[in-house]
Amino acid sequence: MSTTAVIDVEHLNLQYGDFHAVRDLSFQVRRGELYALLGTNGAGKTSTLEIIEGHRDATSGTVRVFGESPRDRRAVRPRIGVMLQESGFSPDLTVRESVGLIGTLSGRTDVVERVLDVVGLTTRARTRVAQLSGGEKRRLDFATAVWGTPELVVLDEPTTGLDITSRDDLWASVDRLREHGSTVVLTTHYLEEAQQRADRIGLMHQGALIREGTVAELTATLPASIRFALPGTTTAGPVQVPVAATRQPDGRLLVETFDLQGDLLTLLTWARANDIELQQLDAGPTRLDDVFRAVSA
Ligand SMILES: Nc1ncnc2c1ncn2[C@@H]1O[C@H](COP(=O)(O)OP(=O)(O)OP(=O)(O)O)[C@@H](O)[C@H]1O
Repeated sequence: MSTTAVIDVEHLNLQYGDFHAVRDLSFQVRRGELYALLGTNGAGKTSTLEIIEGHRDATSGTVRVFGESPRDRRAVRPRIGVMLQESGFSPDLTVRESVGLIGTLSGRTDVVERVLDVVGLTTRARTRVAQLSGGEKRRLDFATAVWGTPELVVLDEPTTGLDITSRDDLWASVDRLREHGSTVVLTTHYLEEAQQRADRIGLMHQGALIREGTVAELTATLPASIRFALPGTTTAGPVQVPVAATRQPDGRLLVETFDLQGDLLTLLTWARANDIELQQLDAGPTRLDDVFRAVSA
């Protein structure tokens, strides 16, 4: 991956009247990267993407896409495939006609049959948009990002409303776009999808970017946890275990640690030596969900 910035956002502000929706936002997306912009409802993710896509003007600050202003549509637009939260295809067009229209508008070349196949709508090609299910409409929206394998793909909540198989299919198609060198920027509320796939994550809250980094960098800021129950100790009282633990409302004990492996070894060694069974044991690193909750609390 080269370090060239495909997207460069500097001190971006967006106001809707008196309401400050995006506040002094700066981030870069490098060529070939998958960057996930995550955040609470109303954090300003879609507004930010709309400015990057050239659909909305910033109140202040600078946004460059491929080094150009996204408002320079002739220079930038053919190089971007955008999957909006709702594309608003005409309900009277068939799926095939809609995909053809995407092709005409995109300025890129591709083949309708190929794109129908990639988004899994070949058997629905003659169906009118009005008759598609919610998930099928979402797959048609995805065709806008797939057509012509754009250099930059912007996906706004791409998997919302998709069943698990369709989600897997969509991610497989995203993987193929990336194999062809596409840079991907997305928003999602499915944090595990970002955790599995994002090279870097920007976490927004109330218009501002409050954390940024790889999953490992973000989760390193919070302790990992070990949870277990000891036989016969479900009531309150001092707990005799070799690592600091607090009792949870469900009666289990919680160890929060920045040394997961060491503390787990200490605990298991102690349990073995004292012939104690650690019941309902689970241990794991901090998840993105925990970072997200800590940030939005
Ligand atoms: N056209 C508009 N006019 C006025 N306020 C708007 C407009 N569009 C968005 N907002 C407000 O700006 C804030 C940011 O909205 P935005 O859609 O960017 O958030 P988001 O992070 O994408 O949220 P979600 O995760 O809920 O989709 C919200 O409080 C929203 O109500």
